[in-house]
Amino acid sequence: MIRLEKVNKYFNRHKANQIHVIDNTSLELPESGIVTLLGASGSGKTTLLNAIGGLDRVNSGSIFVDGQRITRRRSGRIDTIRNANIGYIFQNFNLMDDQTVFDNVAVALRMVGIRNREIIRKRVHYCLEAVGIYAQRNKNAGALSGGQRQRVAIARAIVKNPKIIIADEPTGNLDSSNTLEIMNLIKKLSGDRLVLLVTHEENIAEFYSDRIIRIRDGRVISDEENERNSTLDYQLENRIYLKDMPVQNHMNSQGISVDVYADRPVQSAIKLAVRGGNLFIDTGGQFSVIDETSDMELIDDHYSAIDQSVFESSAFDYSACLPENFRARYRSVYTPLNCIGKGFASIRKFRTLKKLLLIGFVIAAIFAFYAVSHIVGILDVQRGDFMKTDEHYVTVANPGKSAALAKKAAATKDAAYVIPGNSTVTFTVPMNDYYQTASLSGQLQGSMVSQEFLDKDRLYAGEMPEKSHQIVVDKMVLKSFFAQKTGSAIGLTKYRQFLGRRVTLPGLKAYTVVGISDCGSPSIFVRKSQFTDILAAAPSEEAQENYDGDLGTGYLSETGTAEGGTQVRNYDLAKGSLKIKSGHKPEKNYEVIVNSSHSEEDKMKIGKTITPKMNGRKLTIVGYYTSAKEGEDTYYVTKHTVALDNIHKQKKLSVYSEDPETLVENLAAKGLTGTVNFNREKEAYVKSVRDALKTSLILAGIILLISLIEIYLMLRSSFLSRIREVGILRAIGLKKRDIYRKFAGEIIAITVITATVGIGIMYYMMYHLVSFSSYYKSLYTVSPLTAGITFLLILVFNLLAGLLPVATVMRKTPAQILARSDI
Ligand SMILES: Nc1ncnc2c1ncn2[C@@H]1O[C@H](COP(=O)(O)OP(=O)(O)OP(=O)(O)O)[C@@H](O)[C@H]1O
Repeated sequence: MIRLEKVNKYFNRHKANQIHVIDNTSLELPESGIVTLLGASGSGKTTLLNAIGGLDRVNSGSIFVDGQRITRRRSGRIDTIRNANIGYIFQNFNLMDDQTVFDNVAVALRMVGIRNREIIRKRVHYCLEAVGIYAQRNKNAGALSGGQRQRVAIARAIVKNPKIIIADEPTGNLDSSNTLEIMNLIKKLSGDRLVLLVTHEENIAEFYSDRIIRIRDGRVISDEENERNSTLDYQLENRIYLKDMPVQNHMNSQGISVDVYADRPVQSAIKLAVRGGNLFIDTGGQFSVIDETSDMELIDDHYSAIDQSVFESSAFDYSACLPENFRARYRSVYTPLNCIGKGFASIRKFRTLKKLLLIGFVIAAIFAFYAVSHIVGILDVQRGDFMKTDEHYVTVANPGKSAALAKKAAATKDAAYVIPGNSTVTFTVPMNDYYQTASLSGQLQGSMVSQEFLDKDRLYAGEMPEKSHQIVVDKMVLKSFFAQKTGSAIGLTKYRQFLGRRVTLPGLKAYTVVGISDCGSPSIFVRKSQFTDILAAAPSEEAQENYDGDLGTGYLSETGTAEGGTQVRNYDLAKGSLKIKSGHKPEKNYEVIVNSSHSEEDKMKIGKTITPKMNGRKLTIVGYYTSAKEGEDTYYVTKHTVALDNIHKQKKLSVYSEDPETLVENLAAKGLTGTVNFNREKEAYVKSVRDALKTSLILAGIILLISLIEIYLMLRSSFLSRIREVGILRAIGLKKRDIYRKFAGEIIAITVITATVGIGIMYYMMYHLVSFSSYYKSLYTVSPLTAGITFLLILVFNLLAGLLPVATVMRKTPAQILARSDI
């Protein structure tokens, strides 16, 4: 059954404290009976037993169990062989203290592939009954006495009907009466299988063993069949044999009879009193009462040695409840799926303190989600975060504000048209829908684009503009409008609500939004012919900064009132309400007509030049008008004059092109430097957030690291306290992969519970934060995706952090793990 060939094992090999703990040992052990390894403490019995049982490795030699070699093999293979053949009984029981007696035994059946609950129940019950512990089956193993626990351990060893039982000092931690009962049980088992026993109690060995192998300093010094003693001289400390006591006395007084037995004379004055039928005893010192609950027993007889009849009673019926043709083969106790279910179950059993520790995981998840949403938020640059102008624009510097340069740029290949400035225009959105909101207005800011470049396919809602003063606004523009929240006063919060809405510019007829586009740029599509008037009425912010002329001229504030000076406007806009009184309408550049009320002034005669300047040039009066509007004092010039002045107000030009990159090349060929707006704006944005990004990334990274370290430390410390459990499971045959699955299941369960709560809390808070401000929105991404990323991150880390300590322990043999946890 078991064969050893020249087995050697050392501890601390090649070191000063080397121990040759198995010294060239060869043995052949039979199929049945008790074979006892006997030797002094430290002689190497346990080590030899562990080597035979596959719990420890040897340095050389071979060990065969049931014909299969268990040395120099992968641990998984060794586990398979020992699971199928060997049941273990340990000196310190090695039970799972927090599991029931039943579960402690049932696990051994599950490991050899029995899944049928009914069979498991029957078989476990049978074994528990056989070892006399059935009544305690639902108690936790930790709640039992030593003798009871060893019975459970024996039941666990025998329940799978192994061919070999290995018992390492099974009675070492038991009192004498339990020792006998357990040994009798073991003796019973050895009838049809091999029991390999380690003990240092010579009398026990000689009474029960069929063969005794004596060991000294790792070497077999004798190996003999045992002529079994027919009796065991084993005094039981808890029994007092009255007839063997040297002093015996009998007294009878007042109807009370007292028998005194003593193994030596004592000085003791005992008083007995009887009152009202009750007996009172004063011993004047120590005494022990013997009743049905005490361990001590008084036996009214002589001591006689125990004889062999104690274990000649019935043997186990191993076939009871075993499935027919059953062959023990290792099966995983944990499948990838049920390990998670078991993980949840084991969390439920956590003590309150340990459950409280889970709050730490929740907090870690909160921080982790914050960090991830921040990192994703910063790294994920959205077009809306940085785009200020339509993506087709190329900016060309025009420091000289030269109209010739504008012309040159417009004439470049691939250029569609040129507008001065950065193309940004701001319309006013009146909110006079209600009486109460009549004084309110919002601002619609976007990049002005010619309608001829509006692609019908990009129309999100409404229709293509057909008439003058109809415009199409892009969703991105409306999004910014909504972010200002001004529209909410009149419930203007949805894209489509803009259809049909009027927007205004000072001094110009109102525009109607007829369509909403979705072209990924913050564009406002207007007729190209209206560019000049729009730019004059609503110059981009830069115009105000760059204009070095008289701001009063041609510039109108948002409210439409002239800011100092006199308004200069395009004659075409007003010609319907004007009448030329004398002279002629403006026809050439810088020609101007003024109200006829000025006709008498010397400085305002026809042919005189006047300020304000347009495009840096004084204007020449060519006529007088009368106006339908009373008191009107606007100066009217040609549209082209206004256009020139528009150029004069800006140090840059926006050139529209369907292929901006190529346009830049073409401009370069003409000696003009252009930059693609999209690229420039993106770069500027990325640069502006880069500094914030660095600190944020470091901060987020630190937060993430701290939370992950916390998780690691918690998992590690909780694992350290469970090394013993791992040692036990490995020792009774659970394979490494099952240990991993067991812990992975718990870690997944912990992660699911804590990360869901933590991420949920933070998701809720941050969701409200980002919907509160678009600034936070660009910094944090709160989405199911980031939640998912965070969860996966935590899960992966938890698994790594949690399984790392498992892996370090798993490199050791079961015997090494047990030795470590015993310390
Ligand atoms: N993991 C170990 N590392 C180093 N030395 C060890 C280790 N385990 C056991 N030893 C030493 O090896 C020798 C044999 O130990 P072992 O436990 O096999 O003896 P034993 O005969 O079973 O003793 P006992 O009856 O006290 O249990 C002892 O000197 C012990 O100190």
